[in-house]
Amino acid sequence: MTFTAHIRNEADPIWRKSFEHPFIKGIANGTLPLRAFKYYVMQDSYYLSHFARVQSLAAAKSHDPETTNRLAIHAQGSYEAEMALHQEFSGRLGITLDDQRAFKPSPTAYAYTSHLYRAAYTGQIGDAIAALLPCYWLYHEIGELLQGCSPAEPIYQDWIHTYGGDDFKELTYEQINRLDRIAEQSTQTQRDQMKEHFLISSQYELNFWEMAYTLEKWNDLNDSQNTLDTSEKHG
Ligand SMILES: Cc1ncc(C[n+]2csc(CCO)c2C)c(N)n1
Repeated sequence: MTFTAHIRNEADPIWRKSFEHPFIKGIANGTLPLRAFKYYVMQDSYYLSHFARVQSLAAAKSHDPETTNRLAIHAQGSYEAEMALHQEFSGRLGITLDDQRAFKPSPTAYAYTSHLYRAAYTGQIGDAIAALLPCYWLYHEIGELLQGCSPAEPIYQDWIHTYGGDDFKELTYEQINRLDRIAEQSTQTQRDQMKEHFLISSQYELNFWEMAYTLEKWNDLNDSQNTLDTSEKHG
């Protein structure tokens, strides 16, 4: 079994929870409230801007010029393709400049991007690719899974088409093959470390749907919702 087949297997229970998450089900059948999708698009734009920077870090960590070049092209693609899509979605969803000015990354978006930086900064190129890979691979699988769906909401249809196509499949398999070549030249300890990064990213992908579905907020102790009601009798 290849290294990536092994880590994909290990992550399977977490990935299944993503496939079955109400956010994904809601995109597939068109019932996802637009408020949750708008929240997702704003947090995902933040995520993508950092994703491109981590891809660039991975490019810099390679000792092979061809790999550096390819990863730099991937970073450019994240900026040009994914961010352009988000800008278009922002217009269609009525995301205003004021919305953008008031934007704060959610706990999950902040934690996920921090995990990517940590893997890339503290590790070698394989650590960075292992952390980045679930982003490609999970979205590719979701794109394929949702291919036959035609939600009444056009923006959900367009989202599905972005990840279901062959272009995206090629990028995904390029990274899968890259990680397998790296794993062949790695020690068991390094492979265990890469698996750990992959599993943590898989968990954060699941948390990202949940974050958007629940419109996650930072806990604010001054927020009355989070303040203990001292008049309440216990026991
Ligand atoms: C949370 C989150 N995870 C993954 C993706 C998908 N994605 C982002 S960058 C990239 C690489 C190629 O452009 C892919 C597949 C996303 N949008 N948001």
